[in-house]
Amino acid sequence: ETQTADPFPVISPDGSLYQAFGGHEGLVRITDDLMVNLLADPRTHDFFVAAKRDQIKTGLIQIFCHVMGGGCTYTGKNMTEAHSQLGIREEDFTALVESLQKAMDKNHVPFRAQNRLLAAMAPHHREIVTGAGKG
Ligand code: HEM
Repeated sequence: ETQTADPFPVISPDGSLYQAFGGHEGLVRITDDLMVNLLADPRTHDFFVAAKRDQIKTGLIQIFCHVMGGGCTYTGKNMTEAHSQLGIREEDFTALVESLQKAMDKNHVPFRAQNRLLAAMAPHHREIVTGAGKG
């Protein structure tokens, strides 16, 4: 059977990172808070106000759960398909990371665990940032 590279490799096969995030319930709270933050932030509001936010949250929960060893499968679009038409700039990406950090802080995710998730997302930067000033 042919197998292609997993775009989101599992970084915590024993699920310890998933536990540090509070499992499924923790991820639901974090992605809910993330979306509230993204709408409240004038830098990201316009991207998300008209988007299918429940679909994005479901996808984020699947991706985060998968990389953290929670045993989920991501069923959404790949990152290029999802973002290439949006003109996302470097500073938009930074703003989203800040909203995610606020949501993780609020939900008491340990700093080291936060950074492990952020590091797992970083390689996708190049598929997501296509707007002016991209690195
Ligand atoms: C590593 C960072 C990111 C991840 C993991 C991520 C993940 C996702 C996922 C899973 C979806 C849903 C795909 C689907 O519908 O199947 C999505 C859509 C979307 N994302 Fe992201 N995203 C990231 C960064 C960003 C950034 C920085 C922005 C803008 C500031 C952004 C804006 C959007 C928007 C507006 C949509 C909806 C597009 C549409 O409805 O056509 N994303 N993203």
